[in-house]
Parts: sequence; structure tokens; C-alpha cells
Amino acid sequence: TQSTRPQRLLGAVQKNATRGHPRSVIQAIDHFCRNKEWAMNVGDEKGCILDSVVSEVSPATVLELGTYCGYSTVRIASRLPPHAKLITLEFNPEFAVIARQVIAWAGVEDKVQLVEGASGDWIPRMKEQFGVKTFDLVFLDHWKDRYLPDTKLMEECGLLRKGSILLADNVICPGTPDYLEYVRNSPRYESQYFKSHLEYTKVEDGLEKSVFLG
Ligand SMILES: Cn1cnc(CNC(=O)c2cc(-c3ccc(F)cc3)cc(O)c2O)c1
Ligand SMILES: [Mg+2]
Repeated sequence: TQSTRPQRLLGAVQKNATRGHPRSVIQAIDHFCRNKEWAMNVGDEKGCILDSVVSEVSPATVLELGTYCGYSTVRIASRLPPHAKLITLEFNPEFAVIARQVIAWAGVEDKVQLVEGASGDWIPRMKEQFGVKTFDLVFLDHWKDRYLPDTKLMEECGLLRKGSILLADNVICPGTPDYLEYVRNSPRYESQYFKSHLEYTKVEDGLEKSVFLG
């Protein structure tokens, strides 16, 4: 039977990366996506911007919306301070199966809780289910039409505190126009655009960093 692209990406990690070395896992995925098959990881260029935001925020609690194969999960988890926790939500069970193995290969599974299901269902249950009070950092990288409703839901559920950072991928390509309009015009956010490129291409894309002002 035919393998899927996520399965082939995992194969490249297991073949070319060293267990327990997150950087080698990231390099193996980037090499695979640049030279073999494009895949929708945040990638190395936008990944460096993600790294700098994670290092600057040094978050104790992180929420990632959209795990896919776990590339950004590994990037973030490998830069978290000790005892910090990353909860990552993935709707697609096939992606989740691959991501768990990529996360384990990188050796960051102790910092990561991968939850399968819809963000709209899980966000209201974060506090009771995972003992989370608020998130210091949220990385939005799931369905682009869910960025805005899920952001409003996080506000309503009290999951954001003064100073919480939202970092959103793909605000240009594929684009999240309603989300951008909201965070750039709402008095409750201070937003900044980091111009970059769509992973592994020359197409413009970027990350939007928005600070929740409370
Ligand atoms: C099915 N699915 C499960 N999760 C998701 C959420 N992610 C995306 O949709 C996504 C899409 C693209 C992209 C795709 C085609 C294209 F031509 C240009 C860009 C890039 C990304 O970085 C993304 O995060 C989709
Ligand atoms: Mg993306």
C-alpha cells in the first residue's frame, strides 16, 4: 500500500536524524522538504523567527494549535526552560500518529502533551483537563479560518493574561485576513508583522506576533 507524505517524512527523520538530538530532527525534516517533498512545516526561515520569540518569552506554558508532523513542536520544546509545558492540538489522527514518533525521536516528549481533537472543543476544557491557568505563548498554525474564532474563545475562557503572546503562522500565505484585521485593530492587542517566506519557497509569507494587553 502507498505511504503518505507524513510517513515518508518520519522515515527521513528515522534514517537521517540522531535520537535525542532535536536539532538533527529539524535539519532532517528541512532537508527532506527542500530536496524531496514540500510539506507544510513552519520551516527553517520562519522557524528562526519562532525560535527568537520562544527564547525572548521563555514561556512556562505554551499552546500550539496544529501539530502536523511535530516540526514546530520539536523546535519550541527544545528551547523551553526546565519544567515548562507545551500542549499541542492536532485534529487529524494520521498526523498525530506521525507527530508522536517525531517528538519521541527528538527526545522532547517529557515537555509535550499532544492532544487529538478539535481546538474549538478543547480550548474551553484546558483549565479543568490540564490544570492550565493561562498560556504565556500560543503558536497558531492550524486551519486558517480557525485563528480568529479560537482567539476569541481563548479570550472568553480566560486563557490569556496581560502579556500573553500570540504568534501566528501563514498570515499572508495561505492568509488569515479576518484574524489579521482583528489583532491589528483591536485595542486589546499590540501587533507586529515579521516578513518572511512560505516554507521552502520564495513566496512571501510571515508571522504576526500579538501581545494581549488584558
Ligand atoms: C489539512 N491541514 C491540517 N492542518 C492544516 C493547517 N495548516 C495549513 O493549512 C498550512 C497550509 C500551508 C500551505 C498549503 C498550500 C499552499 F499552496 C501554501 C501554503 C502552509 C502552512 O504553513 C500551513 O500551516 C491543514
Ligand atoms: Mg503553517
